[in-house]
Amino acid sequence: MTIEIRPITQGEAVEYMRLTPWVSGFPQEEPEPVAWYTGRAAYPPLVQPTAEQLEQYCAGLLTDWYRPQAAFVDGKLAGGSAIVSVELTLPGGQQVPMGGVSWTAVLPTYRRRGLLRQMMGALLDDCRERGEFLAGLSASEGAIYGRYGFGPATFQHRWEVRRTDAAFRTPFTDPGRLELVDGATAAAVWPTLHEQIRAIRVGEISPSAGRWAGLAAGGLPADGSGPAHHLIHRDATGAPDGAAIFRLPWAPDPADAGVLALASLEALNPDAYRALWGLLLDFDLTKRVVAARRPVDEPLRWMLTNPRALKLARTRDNLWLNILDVQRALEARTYAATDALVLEVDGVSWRLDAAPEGAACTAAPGVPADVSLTVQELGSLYLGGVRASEFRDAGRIREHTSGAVSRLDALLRPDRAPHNAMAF
Ligand SMILES: CC(=O)SCCNC(=O)CCNC(=O)[C@H](O)C(C)(C)COP(=O)(O)OP(=O)(O)OC[C@H]1O[C@@H](n2cnc3c(N)ncnc32)[C@H](O)[C@@H]1OP(=O)(O)O
Repeated sequence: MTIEIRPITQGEAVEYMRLTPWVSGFPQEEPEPVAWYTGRAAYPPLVQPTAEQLEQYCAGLLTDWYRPQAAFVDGKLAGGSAIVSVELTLPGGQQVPMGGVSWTAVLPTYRRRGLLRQMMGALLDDCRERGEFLAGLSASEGAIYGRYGFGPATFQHRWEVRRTDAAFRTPFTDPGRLELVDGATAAAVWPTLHEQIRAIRVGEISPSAGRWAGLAAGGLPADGSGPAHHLIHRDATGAPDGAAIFRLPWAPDPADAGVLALASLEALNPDAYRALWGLLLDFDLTKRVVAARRPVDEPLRWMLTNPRALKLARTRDNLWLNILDVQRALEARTYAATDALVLEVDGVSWRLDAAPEGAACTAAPGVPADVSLTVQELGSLYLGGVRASEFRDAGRIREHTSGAVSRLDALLRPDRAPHNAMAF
């Protein structure tokens, strides 16, 4: 068996696309929000793309944004993956390039022969050659990607709230206004709103190419979830400062009727956030709101008279991070305190001089480490979404200097949990 790993040519694009989850089908452990209530798996392909659609899609496939690698076994295309070029927002606000591993699949008849391992080597080499010191992915299964150095760094909640349980603690007078708009208007608002959000939200990711195109097009999804409804909030000057997308899915079972399924909600300030939820939680003819891919520290819970009304249905890891260059990564973010620690990462010692203004990280060979860890734990810690003390107590981080793990936590402590609503 001869295995060759290389980028595809334009002439191989259709064959490559056929093995990606988009075309080959992808049993999904976390279906789209509306699918929980309509009972169908709302992940593409709901219907197989036609040959013409595939050709159209492949025409624009090979770009600087989408960097595929494929595995050929004895000349036959048997596996594929890609790096998408995105940016990640770090503590301190810097938006740095990140290689996003995506669209990975190996044909079922070629699995467990090391094709992913070899493709991953090529993908991560590509990131290093381009100077990307971070790679990220969202994992189809939790046991696969740790071996390559990826650790879960952001998390999401799925929750629901019954309309009758949702009362706000305090009355609210909106200084701005809400507007239901069509898809074209929403498509004009979301890109700017998302740019404003990702400038201030640690963990947020730049949008994929064409991310907003579908909003203007509208159309009915084949899963019975009904049309998207677009809600915009404008501040007192009329500038958009929040938006939500929701659906009112049809349900065959009366027990599932009356659901408002939230697809997205972003707000730049507490007024917009309160106004959007105020309308969505008290929407006539609905019984409950279900929301997926929400931040793990959703402020809404604390705005309700009964914080238990917001029922957590699921926590899910979202972005997995791989630190490809420890020195550059540790210098690229800012820290919540001023301190110096020696971290041994995969056997290499680094002295980190960290402060709210920034940091210096220098090689410290032979210097006794305060804390030892691997790049996998560092990936999880990097944005502040997991505490070092959790890893210490799980036996995954070793503390050589008493109190060093608490000091590391004090450095990495985030204002808000890192969160990315954008996927790639
Ligand atoms: C980032 C994303 O794109 S997520 C989407 C991932 N895609 C899918 O899940 C689609 C369905 N699955 C597949 O196509 C394949 O099984 C893949 C891509 C997950 C793995 O491809 P393979 O070529 O079979 O993996 P490969 O043989 O290189 O295995 C590499 C290692 O991962 C392990 N591994 C592979 N798949 C799994 C799995 N599902 N669960 C646990 N371990 C796994 C292997 O045992 C091997 O371990 P080792 O290095 O200790 O020997």
